Amino acid sequence: MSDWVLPDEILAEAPSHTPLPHELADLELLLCGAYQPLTGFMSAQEARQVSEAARLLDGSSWPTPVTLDIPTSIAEEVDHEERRRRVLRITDAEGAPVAAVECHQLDPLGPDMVRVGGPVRRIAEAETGIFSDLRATPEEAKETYTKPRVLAHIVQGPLHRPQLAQITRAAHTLAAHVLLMIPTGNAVAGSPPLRLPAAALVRSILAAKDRLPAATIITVPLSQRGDKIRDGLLSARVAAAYGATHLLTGSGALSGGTKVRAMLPRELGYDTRDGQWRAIDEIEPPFQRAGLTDAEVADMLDRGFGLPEWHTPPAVAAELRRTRPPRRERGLVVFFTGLSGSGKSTIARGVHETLVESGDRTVSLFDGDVVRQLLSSGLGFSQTDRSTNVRRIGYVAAEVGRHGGIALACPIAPYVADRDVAKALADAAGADFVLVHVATPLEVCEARDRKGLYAKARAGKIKEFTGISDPYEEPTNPELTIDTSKISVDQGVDKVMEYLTDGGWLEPSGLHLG
Ligand SMILES: Nc1ncnc2c1ncn2[C@@H]1O[C@H](COP(=O)(O)OS(=O)(=O)O)[C@@H](OP(=O)(O)O)[C@H]1O
Ligand SMILES: Nc1ncnc2c1ncn2[C@@H]1O[C@H](COP(=O)(O)OP(=O)(O)O)[C@@H](O)[C@H]1O
Repeated sequence: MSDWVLPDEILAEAPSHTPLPHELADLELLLCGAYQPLTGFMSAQEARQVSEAARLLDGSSWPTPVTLDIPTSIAEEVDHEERRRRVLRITDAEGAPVAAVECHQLDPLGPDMVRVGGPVRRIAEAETGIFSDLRATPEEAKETYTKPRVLAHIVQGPLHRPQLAQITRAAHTLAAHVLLMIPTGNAVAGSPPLRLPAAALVRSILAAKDRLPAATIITVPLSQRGDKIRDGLLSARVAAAYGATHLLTGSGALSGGTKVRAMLPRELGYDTRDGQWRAIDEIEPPFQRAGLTDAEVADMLDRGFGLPEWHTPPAVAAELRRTRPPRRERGLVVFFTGLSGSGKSTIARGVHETLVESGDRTVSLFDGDVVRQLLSSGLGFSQTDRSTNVRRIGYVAAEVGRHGGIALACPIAPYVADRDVAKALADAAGADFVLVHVATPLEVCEARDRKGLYAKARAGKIKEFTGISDPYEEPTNPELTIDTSKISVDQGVDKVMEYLTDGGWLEPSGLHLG
């Protein structure tokens, strides 16, 4: 931690900025000493060197850039003539100040953003947030260790019996205390097909607590940046900062330039003779049963089958059942995207009516006109306004999904990035997301021209009209594609209903397929 002097009046005048969630997560790790020897955000030069050579400017190894980027307008305020006044106040997602950055470096990244490099200092305790009781600084965690050796494990998914047996065996072999670190830097943990909201991951791990040897369980705001090796190396650094001597890791021997010894877990199998989990090569083949894959676990949960006791402790199974209920009870966002006049609203309305008639599920329809009058009133059709519109719809739809309802939304949603945000919001709310591309050709939409808007767009009377003078980014992997020039309205509605029924979100016996 830097010990730079920061007078109150300088802090009071410093401009404020709320970083992105992953930057805030990095900040927290910097502040608590989990990223030692780092004491602040990297300059652009250092970040580049780390990206290219995995080395800090002093030559020591470090796996991933730890950076903070701010809008140019704020950087201009920070860029004070007097060096000691180059301070940025960091506020959390709720707007409360948490830290200050002494801005040694301000490197433009382009016209809009500037990379800030310099040491950070805590100015208020971060006490909010879920499971704050499970947060610990390295010093606090170290006080709980009962043995000189500490076996750390970054828990990416629920602990079923094979994972519990692996941890227990490794801890026993080493005579080590166990340190379970639950990464909460991403809103959603794990990778498809089994992704869980971070809080659900924590709950599922706490449900297995009784089955662990002496263990310290903490949350750390580690996030996955997408590069498995570098993510693994960074985890090893953080584990080392928490005093781990060993790291149980599934992703290769990654000690990340630390003294932590990587332990590769042995593959375990279930021995049907005595119901124990042991090294699979120690079990005679007729009595071997492999652990369930994530895909199998996800599929069983989706269908509402209980997870078997030989594989998953009942308390963990119950927690997973709650978090990922069967699809027929789980929230769902059906997002129709396509050109104006392609038939999105017509089909969404048909699906809505069918669902209301069947009474099978609660359903909300976010139809274009209503959305633009209420939720998005005042917004136009610039790229920014369309993004705001689509993200707002995505947000509200995800909230419907959070409470187990079905949301039907049908904006043009011309940009991939906004559709991806809508999906991520649904994901984080524990809801499923089905993208329906209503891929009616432009000529057909234009020929329909119900509102005469295409004619006006062609005549230049409406600017930035999707498909004519504004982009539509085609979805590359929608769950469903419907071309309404080839099928009738009823057939389009049936196609959606069939997809939802086959996928398990609706009861097969409804009125709708008759
Ligand atoms: N410039 C421009 N481009 C596209 N569409 C336009 C434009 N101006 C008005 N309209 C009418 O607004 C409807 C599209 O609004 P959306 O909210 O679905 O659009 S977006 O998702 O925000 O891009 C769409 O209505 P529908 O035909 O019901 O889809 C258009 O008729
Ligand atoms: N097979 C079909 N599916 C959906 N709409 C169709 C079909 N055939 C013709 N149409 C007509 O096309 C128009 C589609 O308009 P709308 O559903 O408002 O499109 P969007 O919401 O995509 O702008 C409606 O007038 C509808 O009656």
